[in-house]
Amino acid sequence: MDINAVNALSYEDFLEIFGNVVEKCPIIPAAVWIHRPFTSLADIEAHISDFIDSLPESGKEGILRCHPDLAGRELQSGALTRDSQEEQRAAGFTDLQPSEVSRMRSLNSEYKERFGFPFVICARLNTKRDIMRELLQCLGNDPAAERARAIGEVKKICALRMRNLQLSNSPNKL
Ligand SMILES: NC(=O)N[C@H]1NC(=O)NC1=O
Repeated sequence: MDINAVNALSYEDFLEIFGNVVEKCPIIPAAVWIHRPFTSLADIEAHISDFIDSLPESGKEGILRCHPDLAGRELQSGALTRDSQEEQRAAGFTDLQPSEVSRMRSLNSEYKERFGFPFVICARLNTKRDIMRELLQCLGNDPAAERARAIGEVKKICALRMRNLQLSNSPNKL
């Protein structure tokens, strides 16, 4: 489906397709809808990025809080969004040893206690080893720098989800 087809979508269909490009934040594609007609998918992505950047710090933290923990309880109970489930599987989190699960749980809790939002990283671009190393390292970051790093990861996740929409053959996807 090309950009003309995207521009021809109803608002409801647009949201059905783009609603989770930022995890559990359909308000973001809903907000960029006003910028139609889009010139390309990269144009949509740029509007999403600008919208995120325009938010106050509390809004950016809100976006981060919509992300599930990596290797958390939702992964175990099968309660993740399909996107997140596939991303966490790609990084190797569906295949952890019990000791790795407890290590991730304890690092995630320590991180959340320190920053007030979950540790976010683009799982598709990292292995579980990279992620554990990065999580540990980020615990030492300054809160503002850490929020900025995490928002950068949200944008990477969004970019890959948008690319996935383009390639998917499923009937309600691009
Ligand atoms: N916490 C966190 O990073 N979650 C995520 N990362 C990713 O690539 N998909 C997610 O749901």
